Amino acid sequence: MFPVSPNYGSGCPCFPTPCAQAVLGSTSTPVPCPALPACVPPGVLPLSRRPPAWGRAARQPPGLPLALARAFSNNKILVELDESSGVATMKFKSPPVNSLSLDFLTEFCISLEKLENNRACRGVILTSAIPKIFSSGLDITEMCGKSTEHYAEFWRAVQEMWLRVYGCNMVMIAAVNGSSPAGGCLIALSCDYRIMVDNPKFSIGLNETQLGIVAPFWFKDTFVNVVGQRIAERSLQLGALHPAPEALKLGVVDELVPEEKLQERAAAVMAQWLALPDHARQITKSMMRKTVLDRLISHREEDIQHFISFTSKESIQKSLRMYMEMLRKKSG
Ligand SMILES: CCC/C=C/C(=O)SCCNC(=O)CCNC(=O)[C@H](O)C(C)(C)COP(=O)([O-])OP(=O)([O-])OC[C@H]1O[C@@H](n2cnc3c(N)ncnc32)[C@H](O)[C@@H]1OP(=O)([O-])[O-]
Repeated sequence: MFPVSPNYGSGCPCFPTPCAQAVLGSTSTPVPCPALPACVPPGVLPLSRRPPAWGRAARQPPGLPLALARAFSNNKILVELDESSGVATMKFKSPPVNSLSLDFLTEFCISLEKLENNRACRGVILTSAIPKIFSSGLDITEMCGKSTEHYAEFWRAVQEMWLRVYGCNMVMIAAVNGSSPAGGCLIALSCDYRIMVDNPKFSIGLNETQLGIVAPFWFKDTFVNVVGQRIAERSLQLGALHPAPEALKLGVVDELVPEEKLQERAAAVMAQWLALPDHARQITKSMMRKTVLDRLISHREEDIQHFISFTSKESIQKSLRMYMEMLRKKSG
């Protein structure tokens, strides 16, 4: 039996049976461990490069009060991290409707990356600080009358947002406190669990066809993984926006709660999920999502080119302009 790396211990995902990388070869060259990729079964992709988090949340630096909450906010997203529970809340606050502009998406990815790199954070609740709106989806003005370079940059940011949320190692819970069409719905679908306010005026769905555009394959894949093929097919073709009670019935969201109970319920669900050992949950999550993530990762540039040529078409530009006009007229 070869000796194991000096780094090997109960913090390694493969503990107590050392994986190949944890075992020192006959050359005694030190082998890096813990190394999550080495410990993950073949064919399962680690969700992020961050080492496993179980047993490391709630680690308090000496001398700091318990339940220390850290907040950082750039512009469009307010982030609060409660280090005692290991749970962060990301609150969208980009009036009027939390549309996913290039700036919003960039800030979103930076904020999530910061949390991923923070060893005190194990779970994130996504919610909105804007009354009645979770997110109105992609900012349509980013797709109208812009250069091909701009479309490429914007679409890369949309892809990045999805790859980060869908592939996130941390527990992600969407606390949907308002309407959530298209890209807003995608954010919620990419989380591990969705709780929505019990209000039939709030709706959620992938309504792209109503704008004369098509939800990309990875929006579709994410939807299918949540609700199944038949419901996704019908809902996508019709561009349906499901009022909250219908969204619950179809499985688009996991539960409905009164508005005033939303944050409390999200915290309780998060505590349930965080009670599991992170490494087992993370590897399971990766196993469930890897195929869908890989499909975009391996076709990313093609997908950008497709978006550019589709969006640049005059017929699509016309549809988007008409839709924006309709929204403007409606808002008076
Ligand atoms: C291949 C691509 C895949 C695409 C994915 C997508 O996500 S596509 C996106 C699919 N998304 C949708 O189809 C959602 C479209 N939006 C809505 O259905 C509603 O706005 C609402 C239900 C979100 C909020 O209703 P409410 O009565 O509370 O608010 P309101 O309606 O009065 O709007 C206030 C202001 O915001 C403006 N604005 C709104 N949305 C967007 C946007 N996405 N972008 C930019 N601007 C937007 C609106 O024009 C108005 O501006 P004005 O005139 O004041 O200068």
